[in-house]
Amino acid sequence: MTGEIKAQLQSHREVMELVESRLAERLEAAVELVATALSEGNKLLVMGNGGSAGDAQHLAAEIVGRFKLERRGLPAIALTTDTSILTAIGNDYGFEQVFRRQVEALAAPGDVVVGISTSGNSPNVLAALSLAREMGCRTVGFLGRDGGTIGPMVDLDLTVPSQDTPRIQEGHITMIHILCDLVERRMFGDLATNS
Ligand SMILES: O=C(CO)[C@@H](O)[C@H](O)[C@H](O)[C@H](O)COP(=O)(O)O
Ligand SMILES: [Zn+2]
Repeated sequence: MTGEIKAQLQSHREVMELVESRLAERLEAAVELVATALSEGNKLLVMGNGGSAGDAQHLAAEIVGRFKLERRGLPAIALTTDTSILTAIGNDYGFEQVFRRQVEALAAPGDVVVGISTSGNSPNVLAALSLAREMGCRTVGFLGRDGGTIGPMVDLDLTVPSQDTPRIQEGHITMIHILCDLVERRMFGDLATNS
């Protein structure tokens, strides 16, 4: 079993290498996009299913609370947390609408709407991002595999090139932590524009 554990850690390292070589510049673009939007008074809406729902909440918590710096709270909402809203929309309109309806209710032009999907194909995430675009929001996808149906329709995709859902999720949470760190330092700390 130790061999299997070592093999999984090795595959984690390989995915991290791919994140570094293929996604560092895109992640920098995401930092600029999010920092600019928040600086201009817009907010972040974040969603995903299963483990990615946890990642959505994690991202919103770092933004509303803090990452490492003492600073004012910034606006971010995870669309995965209110069981009354989720069950009402799911029950009355279908599970595909659970995020779209919240985007309709909460998003404003200029907001950044973030969808997290390891397959890139979750219909409820796709429907919400689609409406967000129509409403004049910026859209970001933390995706996996080949980016799926969501990849081509978001403004910025961060697609972890792996077929393995947990490894993709590990790529996502690593990028989410780097994003939170750099957005915070870009807005309140030691990172000037374009540094
Ligand atoms: O965390 C895991 C697997 O590691 C699961 O809960 C996983 O997130 C769920 O199967 C999701 O429904 C997958 O959806 P998606 O990432 O393809 O959009
Ligand atoms: Zn998982």
